[in-house]
This record gives sequence, C-alpha cells and structure tokens, in this order.
Amino acid sequence: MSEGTALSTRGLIAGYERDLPIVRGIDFDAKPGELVVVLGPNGAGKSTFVKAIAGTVPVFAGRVALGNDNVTQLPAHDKIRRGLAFVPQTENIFATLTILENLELAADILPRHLRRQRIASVEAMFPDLARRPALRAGQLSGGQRQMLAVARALIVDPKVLILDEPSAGLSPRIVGEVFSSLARINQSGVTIILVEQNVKAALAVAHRGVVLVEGQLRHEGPAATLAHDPIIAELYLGVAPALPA
Ligand SMILES: Nc1ncnc2c1ncn2[C@@H]1O[C@H](COP(=O)(O)OP(=O)(O)OP(=O)(O)O)[C@@H](O)[C@H]1O
Repeated sequence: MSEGTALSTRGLIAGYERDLPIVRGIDFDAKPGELVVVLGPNGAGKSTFVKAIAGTVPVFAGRVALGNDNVTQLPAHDKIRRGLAFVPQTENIFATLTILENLELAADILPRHLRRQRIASVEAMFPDLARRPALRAGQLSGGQRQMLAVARALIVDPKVLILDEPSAGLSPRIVGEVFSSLARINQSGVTIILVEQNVKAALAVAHRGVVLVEGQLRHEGPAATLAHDPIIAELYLGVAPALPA
C-alpha cells in the first residue's frame, strides 16, 4: 500500500449484507503518529467502517493495510496481535470482573512471558486504575470505564488504536479528560483513529478529520480547518453553508 501509512483502506466495501453494503468504496489513510477523527451524521456508516477495519464486520471488497501488510481478511484477534487495537462503543469491558482481571484477560492474547510486563506498563499509564486493581469494573464511573477499555486495548502495545465514540454518554468535563488521555497516548507514538459525534472536542485534539456521508468519504482536511468548515454545520445542524459574498 501507500508509503508511510500506519493504516489505509482502498476501495473498502463492507456491511452486513453483501447486496446492501453500508461502507461504499472508502479510500482512507492514517499516517504514523496521526490522530484522525472520523465524523459524519447518524447512520453515515462510521461504526461499520471502523468495525470492518478491525475485523468485526465483513469486508466484501477492497483492502485494509496495516503499514505495508494486507490484513483485510484476517480475523479480529490476529489484527490485534499485529498491533491493530479496537475499542468498540459498547461491551468493551467485563463489568463483573475486577480491573486487574479485565487487564489480565486482554493480556491473554500475548505470549505468556510478556503478560506481566505489559500489564505493569499499562498500569503505569493509568494510575487511577492501578490504585484499585480489585475493584469490580461495574463500579467504575462512565469515564473510568472508558479508560479501562482503552487500557485493555493498549495491553498489546498497538501501533494503531481505533475507538468508536469513546465520549458517548459522558459529561463534557469527563469527555475532556478522556480526550486528553487519548492525546497523551497519541503523543507517545500510537496512531489513533477516533469515531466521534462530539465534533468540537474531537477536532480540538485531532490532526486531521474525514467526513463520511452515506458510506462514502466526502470531505477531509486538517482538524483546525474543519473545525470552522461550513460543511460541518451543514451536516450536523442542517444549516446551509454560507454563500460567498
Ligand atoms: N448489526 C447491524 N445489522 C444491520 N444493519 C446495521 C447493523 N449495524 C448498523 N447497521 C446499519 O448500518 C447503517 C450505518 O450504521 P453505523 O452505526 O455504521 O453508522 P454511524 O455513522 O456509526 O451512526 P451513529 O453515529 O448513529 O452511530 C445504518 O443504516 C444502520 O442501521
């Protein structure tokens, strides 16, 4: 695939029924170290797009590359082993298990001799979680649960981390905390692809944004530019873009 991309898709067609694809031919690139936000109105296919990349929704045509490797048809767990981590929007932690058990289960995918060390390095990144290893995950607040889900994804030391609406249902202050953590993780070298409805907050931490509409990539640009782009207001608020004077 293209030189210098951490993750790319070409002509990606995916969905739940072969004759009614939801993702309809998406070419997408994330460069190493980038934080890219995937925007678009409800039902645009954002979740389906990232699930197809992660391997939890069938890909009917096109390709997904992790670096230069074609990973299109690999099962989700093989993608994780190769460094493509995914935090789904729901059911991303085990509420009845403790914080430590949640991390241990995520580490099961690694060779045995690496597990302790990876759990320790993730605990070092999330001191709030590390302080209470025996607490049941179900007792955590919404924001802390999201951070546990992110911590679980980071266990494999991924090159690329994909998150599907990590801010869903969180208060604005907690959204700020979650996004600051994502920015820190990104600064440590992890490429991040973030699906978000929380446009303003996401563009504030992203380098670049892409806009999906009806399963196609219709618009993209630097985050700072997109934040003021009338197309965003049009898509989300139904406001017609201002005509040039
Ligand atoms: N499991 C499923 N089976 C069949 N169709 C589905 C399934 N999940 C989603 N869809 C359909 O796929 C389309 C795109 O949904 P998707 O969740 O990917 O969009 P989205 O852009 O993430 O929307 P939202 O912002 O509302 O989460 C919708 O028409 C939805 O009904």
